[in-house]
Amino acid sequence: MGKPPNLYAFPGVDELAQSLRVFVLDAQNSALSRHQVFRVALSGGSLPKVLGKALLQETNGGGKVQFDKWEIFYADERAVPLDHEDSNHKLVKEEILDKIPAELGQPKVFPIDVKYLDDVQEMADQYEQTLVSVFASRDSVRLPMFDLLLLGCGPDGHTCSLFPGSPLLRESDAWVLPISDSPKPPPKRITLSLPVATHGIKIGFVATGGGKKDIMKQIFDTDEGRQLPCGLVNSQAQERVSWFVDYPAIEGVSFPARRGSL
Ligand SMILES: O=C1O[C@H](COP(=O)(O)O)[C@@H](O)[C@H](O)[C@H]1O
Repeated sequence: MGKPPNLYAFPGVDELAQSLRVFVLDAQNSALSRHQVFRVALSGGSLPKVLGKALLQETNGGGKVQFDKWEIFYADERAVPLDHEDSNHKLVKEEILDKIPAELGQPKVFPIDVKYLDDVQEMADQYEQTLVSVFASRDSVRLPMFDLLLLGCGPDGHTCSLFPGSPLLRESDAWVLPISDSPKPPPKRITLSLPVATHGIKIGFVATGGGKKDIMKQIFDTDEGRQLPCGLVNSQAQERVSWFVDYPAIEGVSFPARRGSL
């Protein structure tokens, strides 16, 4: 048995962002020393705003964000135009990409191909081909290994666009999956599969606010919660997973959290 996931708790989002920056920069620096590029998969939802706060305030410390060496992929994306208000890419663009100072350079970003908005299977296949071209051929690589995945946790325990009880959770072959009936709008999406989401070198979750405390308690303190998508990432990736939460999100959670900075 491996070690359990790390749960780091902070009084508020400002303190959380400082430690999240240290965590991301640590992952960036090890990736750059391994292969001169930092490959990261990002979620949408509440994550991009907190991540922007972490990365764009240099006073947070932890070293330099080498954005020009980053390759950004999406852990999940909604099948909408890239400037649509439901687009995860739009959020990342507004909260991070558009705010990067020119001297730090720009990441290479891999958004969905909007040619396939009406065909999510084709969109997922195309996004998988993008991963194949970056991470080498599927014949030689069983699964793409991101240097870091930064994930959110929905109030129902979903992560990426993997929802509780979905048959997609049993997928063992495809890297990227289509969804046409997401319980949370918009219905049409693509998502990394669970094997890909749990295969990263490091996986960071960010969950903030009292609206997350019931699901956090389930995920960390109950057997049923361990079967939810976020719980499955915890049990499959174990100590490679680190959660960054604020105090309101873990009110009542018994699982031991480390409080304060990393
Ligand atoms: O629909 C989605 O929701 C999850 C969780 O969002 P949050 O706002 O509760 O943090 C998000 O991680 C995912 O990327 C998004 O498509």
